[in-house]
Amino acid sequence: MGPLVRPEIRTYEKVYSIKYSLFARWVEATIMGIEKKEAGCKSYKICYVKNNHAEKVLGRTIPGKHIAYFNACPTRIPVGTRIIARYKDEDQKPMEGGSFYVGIIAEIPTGANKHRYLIFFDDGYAQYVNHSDVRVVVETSTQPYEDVASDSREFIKDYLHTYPERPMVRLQKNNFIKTEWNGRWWKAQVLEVDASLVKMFFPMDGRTEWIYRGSTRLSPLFNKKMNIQSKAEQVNKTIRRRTLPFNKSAPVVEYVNMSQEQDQNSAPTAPVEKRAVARKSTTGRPGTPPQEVQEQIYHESRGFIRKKPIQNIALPKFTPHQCSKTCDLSTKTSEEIVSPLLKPILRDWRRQISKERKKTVSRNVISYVAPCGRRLRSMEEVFRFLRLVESDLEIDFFSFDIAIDPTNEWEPAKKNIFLSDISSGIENIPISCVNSLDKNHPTDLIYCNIRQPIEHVNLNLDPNFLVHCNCTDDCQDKSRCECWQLTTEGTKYLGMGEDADIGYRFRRLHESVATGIYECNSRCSCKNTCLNRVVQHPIKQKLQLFKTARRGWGVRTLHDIPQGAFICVYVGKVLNEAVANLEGKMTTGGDDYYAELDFIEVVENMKEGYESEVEDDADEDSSSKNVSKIRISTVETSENGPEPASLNDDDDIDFDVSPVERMSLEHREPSARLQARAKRSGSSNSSTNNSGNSSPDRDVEDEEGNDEQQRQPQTFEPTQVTRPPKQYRAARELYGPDEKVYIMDAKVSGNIGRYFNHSCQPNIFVQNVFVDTHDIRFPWVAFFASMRIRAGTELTWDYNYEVGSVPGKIKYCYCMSKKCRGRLL
Ligand SMILES: C[S@@+](CC[C@H](N)C(=O)[O-])C[C@H]1O[C@@H](n2cnc3c(N)ncnc32)[C@H](O)[C@@H]1O
Repeated sequence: MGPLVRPEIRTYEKVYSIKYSLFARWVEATIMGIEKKEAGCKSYKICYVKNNHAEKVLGRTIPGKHIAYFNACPTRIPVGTRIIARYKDEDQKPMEGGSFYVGIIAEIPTGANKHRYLIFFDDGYAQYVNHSDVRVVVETSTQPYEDVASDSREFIKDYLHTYPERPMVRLQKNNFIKTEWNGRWWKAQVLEVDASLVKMFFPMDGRTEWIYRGSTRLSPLFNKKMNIQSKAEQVNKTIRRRTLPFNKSAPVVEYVNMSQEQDQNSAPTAPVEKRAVARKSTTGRPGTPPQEVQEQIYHESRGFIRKKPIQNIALPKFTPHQCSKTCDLSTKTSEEIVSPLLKPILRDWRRQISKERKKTVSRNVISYVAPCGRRLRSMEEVFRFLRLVESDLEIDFFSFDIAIDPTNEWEPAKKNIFLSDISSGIENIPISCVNSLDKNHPTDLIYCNIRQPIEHVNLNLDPNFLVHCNCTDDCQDKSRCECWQLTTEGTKYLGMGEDADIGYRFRRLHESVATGIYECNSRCSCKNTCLNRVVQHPIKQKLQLFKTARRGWGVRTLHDIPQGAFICVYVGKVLNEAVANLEGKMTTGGDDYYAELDFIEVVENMKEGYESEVEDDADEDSSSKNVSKIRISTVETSENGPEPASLNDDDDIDFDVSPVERMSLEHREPSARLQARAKRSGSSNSSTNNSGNSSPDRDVEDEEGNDEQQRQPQTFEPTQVTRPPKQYRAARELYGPDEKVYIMDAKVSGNIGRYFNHSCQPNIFVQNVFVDTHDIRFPWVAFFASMRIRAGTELTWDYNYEVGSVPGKIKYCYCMSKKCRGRLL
C-alpha cells in the first residue's frame, strides 16, 4: 500500500461529522459548501443526514478536523493518524452495528495483532478494529495529538513520541493485578490478553474492561512511572545497578517494539543502528521456563560438553565399622583444575544414581559412597561424615541434584584468542578468556579481588568492631551462633517475624535475604569448614570470560553449577557519591561498571512500606489492626463484595505504590474524577477546548431536540499523583547529615564479577553479605546461582536499572531471553 492520501472534499460529498461532542459518536453528514480560511484551512458547511435524507435544519460550519471521509481509506493508515473508527461492543458481530468515535491509530495491522488497527479513542477506550471500520479525519494539526481531547492528550503524545517502542505490562490469563478504576486501586483479574490489550475483570462489581497493556492504570506501569519521576528529579544522577532485587515476583514491564512489522511510513524512527538491532530482539514474548533460556544462551556460545573421564573403580564393599579419620584417607592428590563437584569423585568417592521407591512411585536419587563404603543420602549425612572423619573436602563439593553432572565440562568450539588466566594468579582458580568471534582482547583491567576504598571513604575494618561467635560445631546450630543470629534478627527488622532457617543451607543460598547475611569472621572461633563462611572463600567455580555477539564480554561457567551455589563477589573501587557522579560523566560508559551499595535504602524502603501499612490501619476500627491480612482475604470472598486492594493483601504479586500514594488515591472521592470529567466535557460544549476545537454541542441537538448521551469516558492513565519524598532516611543519617550512598566502581580495577551481563531472565542473583565489617554502608556484594546452571551457560544478573531514569540515556537490552523487557535504560 502506498502513502496516505487525503483527497479534496467536494460539495455534496458524504462525510462523517462530529455532532453532539467530540467524545460522542460521529454521524453521517453532507457537505453543503466549502469556505477557504487562512493558512489553507477550510471550513465546511454541513447538514446531517437522517434516514438517507439531509436534515431539514441545516447543520453548521465546522473545521476539517471535525469531519472524516465517508469511505474507507484505500491505503494503509500510519500510526498517529487522526481517524474515526467503529467501536463495537463485545457482543456485536464483526459485520454489524457500532458507531464511529474519534481517536488515533496506535498500531498498524501486523501478524502480532491479527491484522487489525489498535485504536486509542479520545475518551479513553482502546479497541482493535478492522481496516474497513476506520475512516481518516480530513484535516489534522501538524502534531495529531494536539487534536486529541485533553484527558487523553498527554498519554497519546508520550505514546507517539516513543513509538515504536512501548512499555507494556506482560500479563497472562488469571494473573491478578492492581488496576485503577474510578480513582481507586482494585485487585482485578486478567480474563484475556489480545495482543496489546488485556481484558480485566473487577470482582467488586463484576464489570470487565479492555485496557491497553501500556496504560498506567495497571500498577506496574504506574509504579515505574513514579520511580522514574522521582529518579529524574535527582540532579546529577548517573546510572547504578541496584545490588538488591526487590519485588521479584511483580509482573514486569517490557519494552515492546513493533517496528519489524510496521509500515515504513508509519512511525518516527530512531537512531538507526541501535534500534535496528534491538527490534529483532524485543517483539512479543510469552513466558518461558528458565531452562529454555539457558539452552538458548548455551547454543549461542557454540561449543560442546566434554565428559570428564572418571576411572571406573569398583565400589568399595561396605563392611560395618565405626567411621574415623581413615575413612577418607586418599592417596590421590590432584592438581587438576576441575569443578568443585568433581573433587570428591577424583578422591575415590562415588556419586551414584539409584532408584528410590516410595509406595507405588519410584524416582531417581543421588547418593554418595565414601571411600570406606559408607553410603550417604543427604547433605546432612555428608556433612556429619566429613566432620567425623576430619576430611578436608568441603560440603559445597557435593550436590544431590539429579540433573547436575559433575563430569560435564564445556569446551568452546573455536578459540581465536585464548588467555589462560585473566586474574594472573590472583584467584585460586584460573579464569580463562576466549574470543571465538574476532581477534580482540578484552580491554586492560587491573585485576583485584579485594575492594579498594578511595581516599575519604572511611571503611573501618578493625575486627574489634565485629560481633563474633565461639562455636565449635562449624556453626551448625544457628540458634547458638552469634553471627547467624545477626542474620535472623535482621529479618525481624522488617516486622515480618523471625525466620530461624533463613540464609545459607550447607553453604547454598536459595533465596536472597534482603536484610543481609552476617558471616562468621576473623574473630570467631569456628574454622574454615564453618557453614556460615561462604563468600569469604575464594572462587571455586571454573569461569570463563568470553566475547558475546552484542553485549561485549560476558562470563560463562565451564561446568554445571547447582542452585544456590556461591559464584563470586563484585569488587572494585569504593567511591562516594560525589566522586562517582563526576567520574561517571567524564568518560563514555564511565558508569557501566557502577554498582550501588544501596543496602540501607532498599531495606528502609521495605520497612517504610511495612510501617505505613500499619499506619494506614490506624484509620480503621482498632480491633481490626492485627488482623488486617485476614480481613482482606476474607473480604474477597465476603458477600459484601471485595474492597479496594491495599498493601495488606500479601498474596498480591505486584503492588508497590508507596503508602502515601496509595492513601492519596484511596482517599479521593470515588467518583471525583468522573464528575470532573463530565463537567469538563460539559463545559467544553460551550467553549473552545485546548486543541482549538470549537465544540458544536451547544447549537446542535438531535432531531428530538435532546443532547445525545455520550458513552462513559474511560482513561489511559489514573489521575496523576506525585511520589512523595522519602519519609525518612534514619539509618543512613546515623552516619552523618551528608551521608550518601557509596558506589562500587569496577571500571579500572575489579574482578570477574564486573563482566557479568544483564538478563531480564537471569540465572544468578545478588546478596549483600557482611564479612569484614558490620558497618551497614559497606556490605559485600556476592552472586549466587538462582537455578541449576548448565556447563557453557552465560551467567547473568538483573541490573534492575530503571528505564528512563537517566535522562537522555537509552540502552537496549540484548539478553535474548524470552522475557526480555527490551531496554536496560
Ligand atoms: C558491567 S558491564 C558488563 C560487561 C561488559 N559486557 C564488558 O564487555 O565489559 C555492563 C555493560 O555491558 C553491556 N551489557 C550488559 N548486559 C547487556 C544486555 N543485556 N544488553 C546489552 N548490553 C549489555 C552494557 O554496555 C552495559 O553497560
